[in-house]
Order: sequence, then C-alpha cells, then structure tokens
Amino acid sequence: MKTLKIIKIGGNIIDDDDALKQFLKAFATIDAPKILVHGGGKLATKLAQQMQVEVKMIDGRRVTDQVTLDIITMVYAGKINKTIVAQLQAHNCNAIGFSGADGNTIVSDLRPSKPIDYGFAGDVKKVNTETLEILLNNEITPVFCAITHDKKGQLLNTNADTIASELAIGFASIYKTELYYCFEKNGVLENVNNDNSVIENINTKSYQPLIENGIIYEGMLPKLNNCFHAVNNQVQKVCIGKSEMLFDKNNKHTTISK
Ligand SMILES: Nc1ncnc2c1ncn2[C@@H]1O[C@H](COP(=O)(O)OP(=O)(O)O)[C@@H](O)[C@H]1O
Ligand SMILES: CC(=O)N[C@@H](CCC(=O)OP(=O)(O)O)C(=O)O
Repeated sequence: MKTLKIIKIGGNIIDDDDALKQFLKAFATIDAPKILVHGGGKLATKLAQQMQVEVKMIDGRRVTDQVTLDIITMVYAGKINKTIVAQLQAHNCNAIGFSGADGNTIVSDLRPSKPIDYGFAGDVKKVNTETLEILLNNEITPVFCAITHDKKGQLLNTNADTIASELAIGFASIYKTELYYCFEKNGVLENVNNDNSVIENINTKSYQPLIENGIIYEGMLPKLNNCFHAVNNQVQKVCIGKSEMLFDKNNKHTTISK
C-alpha cells in the first residue's frame, strides 16, 4: 500500500506571507502522494470585522449566517485557495483547488440547530475519493479549503481540522494514510507558553487528565478530538507540531495514538 500524507495548515501560517511561502516551497518537495488542507479562520474574521459583520464563535466554531457564508466562500475558496495553488505551481507542484462541492468530494449534513444554531455549518457525511484518486495517480496535488456542500445546492462551512481528518479516514482503505496538523507550536505543550514542553505522545488514556488539569483547552480540544477520530478509524499516523516535523524527524512534535 502506498502512503498518502494529508497535511493541514492553520491560520498562523496562512496569515504570514513569508511563513506561507516558505512552507509551500518545502511542501512542493514532498515526493509522494499528498493533499493539503488549509484553514483561514483568522483572515475571515479580520475581513468580516472590516465589513462590520458581527463575528460569532462558539467553542472554536464559527456561527455562519448568509453574509458570513458569502465572506468565507470568498476568503477560503477564493483568495486563500487560489493563492496557495498559484504558489505551488511556481514550485512545479501541479495542484488543483477544491471545496467539497468540487467533484462532489465532501458531502455534509447541515448541523442541527439544537442545542446550538451554527447556521450554515456542515457535518461531514461522505468523502468521495474517486476523482481525487485520479489526480493523485497523476501526481496532481488536491488543495482543500474548509467548505463542503449538502448535494442540494447549499455550501456549508466545515472546520478545516475536520476536513483533514475526514479525508484521511476516507482514504484509509486505499492508502496508508498519515495526518499532520501543522500550527505555530512544537506540538501539544505541557505549558502553552513553553515551546520546549512538548508532550511527545498522547493516547486515549492520557488525554482525559490533560483536559481535567486545564493543560489542553480552546482550539486544541476540537483538534485532538479530530485526531482521535482519525486514529480510531484506520488512519496510520497522526501528528501535531510545526511544519518542520514533515521534513526533519528529529523536530519535536506530538504523536496521537489509540
Ligand atoms: N496544551 C496546548 N498546547 C498547545 N496549544 C494549545 C494547548 N492548549 C490549547 N492550545 C491552543 O490551541 C491553539 C491551536 O488551535 P487552533 O487555533 O484551532 O489551531 P490552528 O492554528 O491549526 O487553526 C493554539 O494556538 C493554543 O492557543
Ligand atoms: C465551522 C468553522 O468554524 N469553520 C472554520 C473554517 C476555517 C478554519 O478551520 O480555519 P483555521 O484552521 O485556520 O482555524 C471557520 O470558519 O473559522
């Protein structure tokens, strides 16, 4: 079985032009099947505020009304996705940008409005790998933004960490899939202000006390839930850390296991 790397980059890489350029240059050198998933929540928030559109986040997830859906479609599927694809082309990495609607690759259900109404938010129901397999077999790299669809014509906002884990699970019977969450820190930290305090391994048993002791909170909670969802569904390897972990095995990072 071939290995497929699914790599997610968050807002702190996307927001920094130099960091993004540097990352994409290195990403383009990965000589194996790969899929890039990008967020961009910070840029969407900045733009919404500039347009005087109220930004509402609950438990790290965006409440997405119609105006917000229009903004995130322009920001995620437009500006960020196309900028990334163009930069990969400059490094001779042939790439195609995707939302879940493109090629019917990711179908979601509208999240129920109770107990919390998140508006146009989607919970992934099905990943269709066929179109993506054709591209991967031809050395073309799919680049996913954080948007899915309901197959009834409606676009839905879906957290980028979730897109990455669902893609990894969708491909797990076809490839040996590895899932990497790249963000601005060396991994899950014992002390969030000390980048040297990396917790190298987290499993289902060690996870609970880390939450209870307040060591893991906010954005790291949904990220780790996505990690466990992946390792419990045949994804072979799940890591969190700086993007350097992709190129240097000695770069400290956190590995998630069952
Ligand atoms: N123990 C921890 N170690 C590292 N980061 C943590 C921890 N607990 C909470 N966090 C927070 O989680 C954030 C990462 O989640 P998020 O902002 O959703 O990531 P992304 O940039 O990938 O979208 C970090 O910036 C940090 O503030
Ligand atoms: C439903 C939901 O919350 N969607 C996210 C999608 C973007 C994202 O996940 O971006 P980061 O990875 O950069 O945070 C949002 O709109 O903020």
